[in-house]
Amino acid sequence: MLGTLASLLFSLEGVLLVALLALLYYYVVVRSTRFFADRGVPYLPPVPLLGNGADFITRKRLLTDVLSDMYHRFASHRFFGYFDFLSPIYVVRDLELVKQICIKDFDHFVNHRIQLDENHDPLFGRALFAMRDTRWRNMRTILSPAFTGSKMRLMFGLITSYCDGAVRTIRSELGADGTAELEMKELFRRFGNDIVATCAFGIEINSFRDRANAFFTLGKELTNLDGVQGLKFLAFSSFPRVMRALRLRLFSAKMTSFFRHVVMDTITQREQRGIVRHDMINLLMQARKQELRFDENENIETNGGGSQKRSVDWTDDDLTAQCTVFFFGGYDTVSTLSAFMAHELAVNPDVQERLRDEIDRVRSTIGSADKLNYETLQSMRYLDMVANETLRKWTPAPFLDRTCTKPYILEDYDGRRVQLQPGDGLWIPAAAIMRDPQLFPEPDRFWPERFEPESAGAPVDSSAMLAFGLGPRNCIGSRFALMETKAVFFFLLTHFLLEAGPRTQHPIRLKKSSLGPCAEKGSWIRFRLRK
Ligand code: HEM
Repeated sequence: MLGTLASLLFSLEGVLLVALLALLYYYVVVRSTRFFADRGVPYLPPVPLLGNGADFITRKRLLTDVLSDMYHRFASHRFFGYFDFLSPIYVVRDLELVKQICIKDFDHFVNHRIQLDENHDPLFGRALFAMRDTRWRNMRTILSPAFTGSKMRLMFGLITSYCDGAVRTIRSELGADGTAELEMKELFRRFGNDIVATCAFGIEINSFRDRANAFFTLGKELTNLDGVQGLKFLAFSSFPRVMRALRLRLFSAKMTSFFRHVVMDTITQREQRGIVRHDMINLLMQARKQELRFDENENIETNGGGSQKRSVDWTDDDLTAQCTVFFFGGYDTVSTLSAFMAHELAVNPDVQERLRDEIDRVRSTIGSADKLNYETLQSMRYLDMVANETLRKWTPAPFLDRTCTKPYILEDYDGRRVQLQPGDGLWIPAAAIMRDPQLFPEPDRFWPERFEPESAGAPVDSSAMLAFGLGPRNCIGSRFALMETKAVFFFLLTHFLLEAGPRTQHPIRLKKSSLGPCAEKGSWIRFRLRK
């Protein structure tokens, strides 16, 4: 064996092979790691092939910790270099520069980094998040009216009826002492699944009773950014061309076909029977017929020309993709927000007490929880502060990403300039920014009152709240996410006290394999029926 290897190495082919591998290593690995050195951008030497995220990939550290350390280490710079595997990324840490990129100079940074083949990965490739340039502008303009306050108001009834159901489910779990310790992520996943099914797909499901329903199992698969699926998602952002050339799919054909059938069957039934239901499918059906408009006083959020008629030539996959966006965009993010909010309320009884007082006050004016409407929920200041503080401390999306679409110059504090070229990638370390003590005093404290006017803990700049992103490419579903989360907590705190129980891990330790925050041992909270 050794003899064969030695004779191969010393043959002409062997020498050529070694030279080729050495060249390949030099061009692919060594040369790429010179990227920032050649441009005078501060960076840390990456681990060959794995880049600066090696500790995350090998499950040693959280990605947010890796980014946060670099964020603080390069505090004297507006931006620094990061290798995402072999791809160089400019990480923008200065808030003024973040605003410039996301808002003022948005035209240079219209797209996210991910690139999917629309035909090969129709669910996510055609969804708003992955769309690029003009196609994105047109789709965002068409979809934005579906996410305004007035449309949320129409969907609100669908949500509250599910909140009622969730309360009944928790009640049924209570033991003789009137308590039950439940895992929050699982609870809010099931609840979120049913809300998405009803609001986006027009389907009534009870995932607490029918625990293995296809919506729940496939939805979980679709949004799972843990383990292999999380790495696959990163790989689609980092090596889009390689993934396309290998014809790899982000989501399975089975999943695509399931969601496509659900949407198409619902549309056919509604058209045949003239059914109108205030949900996303209805809004998309209106959008396809160009009947969807912004209401008076509701401003358009994109750079596109909003109110004029556009020709909407949607395929079945375009429609399905926009519905699945609820799953992809909203399902894991909302359940993460809710799970961490429940935890913070359980371990901060004073905050819970103040929030319950607000809820009880509102309830006594409206009569009972089921009379709650969207306007009343919107008027609840403390509920809003608690949700915001949870988003700040435990942001479900730890960084934002952009691709440079037109040449652009980044300038550091010392006047040093770097020329960005189309295709260059950028990250905005949202989690690190929202825990920066210079921007948020006492960042590790859960302190909803910081959002009160004149508070000592007030954010130095309101645009540092990056949980829903910034600028025209921000989260289109933020109103929906907040409405859903606030409504469910209104109902939960009406009926239960949230307490730390024997299985509650505090302080929370996070799972190192997850891209977003996820409690290592689950988020266990004890529910106690209120007297
Ligand atoms: C707590 C819940 C949520 C959080 C924290 C969240 C966060 C985000 C963030 C950070 C972005 C990227 C923004 C940027 O790059 O500037 C985003 C984009 C997006 N989100 Fe959300 N999201 C949430 C809920 C939802 C929901 C419920 C939906 C669907 C109804 C949704 C749909 C989307 C879509 C479609 C985009 C892409 C927008 C575009 O590219 O134009 N999200 N979200």
